Amino acid sequence: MHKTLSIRWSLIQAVGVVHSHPARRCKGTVHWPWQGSYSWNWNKGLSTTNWVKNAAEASHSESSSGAVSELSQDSLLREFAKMPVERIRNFSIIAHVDHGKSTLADRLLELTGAISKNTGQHQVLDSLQVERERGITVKAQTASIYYKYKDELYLLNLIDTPGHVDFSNEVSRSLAACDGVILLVDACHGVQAQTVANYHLAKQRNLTVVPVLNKIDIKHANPDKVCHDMQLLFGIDPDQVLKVSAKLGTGVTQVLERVIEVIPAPRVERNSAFRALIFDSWFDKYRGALNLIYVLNGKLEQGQDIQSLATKKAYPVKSISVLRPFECGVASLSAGQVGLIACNMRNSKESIIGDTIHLKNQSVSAAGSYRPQQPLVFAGVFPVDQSKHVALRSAIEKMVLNDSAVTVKVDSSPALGQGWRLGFLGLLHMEVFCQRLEQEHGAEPIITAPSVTYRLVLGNPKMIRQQGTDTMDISNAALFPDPSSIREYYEPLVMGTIITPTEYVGQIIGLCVERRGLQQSSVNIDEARILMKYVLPLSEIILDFHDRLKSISSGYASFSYEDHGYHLTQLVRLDIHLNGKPVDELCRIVHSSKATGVARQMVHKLKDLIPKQMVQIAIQACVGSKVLARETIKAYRKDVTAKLYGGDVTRRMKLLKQQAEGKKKMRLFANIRVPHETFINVLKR
Ligand SMILES: Nc1nc2c(ncn2[C@@H]2O[C@H](COP(=O)(O)OP(=O)(O)OP(=O)(O)O)[C@@H](O)[C@H]2O)c(=O)[nH]1
Repeated sequence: MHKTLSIRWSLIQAVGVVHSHPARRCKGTVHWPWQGSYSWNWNKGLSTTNWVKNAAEASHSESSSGAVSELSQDSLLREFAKMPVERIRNFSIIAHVDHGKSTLADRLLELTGAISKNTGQHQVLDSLQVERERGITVKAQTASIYYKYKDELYLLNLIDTPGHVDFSNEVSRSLAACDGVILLVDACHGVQAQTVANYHLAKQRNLTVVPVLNKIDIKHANPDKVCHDMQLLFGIDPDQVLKVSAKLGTGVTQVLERVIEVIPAPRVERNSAFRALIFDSWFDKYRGALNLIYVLNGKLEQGQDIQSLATKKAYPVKSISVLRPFECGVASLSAGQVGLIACNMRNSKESIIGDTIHLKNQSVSAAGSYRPQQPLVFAGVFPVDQSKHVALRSAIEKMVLNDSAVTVKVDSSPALGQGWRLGFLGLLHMEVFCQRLEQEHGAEPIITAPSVTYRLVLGNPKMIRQQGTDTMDISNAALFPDPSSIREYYEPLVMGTIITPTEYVGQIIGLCVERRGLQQSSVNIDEARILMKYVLPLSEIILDFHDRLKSISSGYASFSYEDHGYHLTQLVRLDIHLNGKPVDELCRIVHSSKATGVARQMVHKLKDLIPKQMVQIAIQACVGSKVLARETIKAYRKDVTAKLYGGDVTRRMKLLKQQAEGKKKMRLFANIRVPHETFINVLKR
């Protein structure tokens, strides 16, 4: 059977029906090696006939106490329809990067029979190509699973979240649809910076926390010490901490049972008008925007008309499905349940994460208790050539639908043409977004150097009148006004949390000081580790702070940060001049104390990037009229005496003199040809 299934799988991949997101995999008839097959009908939604038949074949050989593999998909779907609220649990797994969230999610899916143990596939919920290549989760993924506990069948909606600080928007978005969290901590590395940040995020939302220690199978794991740290930092009773090995599956059953015991059932109402929160969405080229919703009130049935509270637009519900973790059609969704709806939303901008949907012509209040995070890092995104502009715009729109933390504004540059200025939560977020643009939409954008948004207080009455306000937010250095019209400069700050073994403290303090950081506090977690809080300028950490921190601490220190407002600073605009002419695309806003260092770096880089030409090129980095750094690219020296065979030396000298005079003229009038790639490469990090 396995052979047949793997052939089917290869065939699906070969014909390109399968897309990278599991929930998009539903055009035509799709066969899942481990779950069976289902067929898609645009009007009727998912037919479950084949699904049921093949799911029975794929049932698991291994049955555990609460596994529901003995139940057919048909009866599970019937159970779904009549599942009372008291037997639903909605929860997320939150943790620091690499503490094992996706591995634990795999075990939970296997244990509950949602996937087979023998798929050979790891981190099933990390389905994006970028996630598999980088080995990190970047998108929160949902799976509805069933578990039998004390003879009652429970529906558990599990959300696997990313651990990296740049994707914390995914965590807060997911928590809006949850009543509790599994707080997973690596038993070797202990509590890390993102564990602290995520714990507080869950507490702010009053969610029940199920503390779990993972990787207890590793030899040098120290569960007692980590439990002690959790008690010190979060006040968690060590006796309440479950100890598991997600890799081996040890203790995973207890996790599921604890979730059922302590996480409350959703506080929702079934006997009122339908109301749901959109908490994720993505684009399917056949069905348009698909919305993942959490139903707070009432019931939604296929064929009903829904309306968006934000846009007031109405749509017919074409299909409803649950993610198990792959799409499985259902007839309705009731309060407390999480499901996916397709409703002919053709324009990706109409699907807004955090929006409330309700039945057409009914009035309800907003369900949304989720606000997207403000972007911190900005970069220009341009098509390689302008003929690709429309395709890139459509790709960006679709990607933004799937990643609501990204902001988009139209931008243009004389060197790179028409493009956009996108806002991201961090550099990794930016890299992943651009990689996804390439991998999922075939776009090849040019990304300019990332920068942050500075705030200027203007002192020039004419400018204030033009602006209508005396403050101006600026992230594009080319738009930096004349310094004489600026009264005050402000830059964004972050509150950074660093957890490190004590032996690296000296070097880390050195790094923070170099980055203009100010220490706020320092707490010993235990005799070997310390937690430090630093206020740091955002512009100093976006590029390589994290890498430097990891390298000086041999990978042991962890860092997370949150927005900490703006503070008064001193900024300058650093201009690059080529033979005396300023080049707008290359200018940057820098702190005045860093201007000389950045100036030297830039001219040095440009010297390597600009090809030699017939004239000498002077590269200068200036602040106003003051030159901070200079490099010269020597001109080609054409051998004008090559044609001379011997002869008088004065003739040779005459030719060289003529050449020198010609060059002088060229230098004066020279319009240096800077290749397009030079701009791209110098702007790129
Ligand atoms: N020895 C051991 N390794 C584990 C265990 N759980 C996870 N791992 C390993 O830890 C690494 C990270 O696991 P993931 O599940 O990807 O971690 P994650 O928290 O989902 O990572 P992000 O989503 O990127 O934050 C993988 O190499 C896993 O095989 C465990 O219980 N024991």
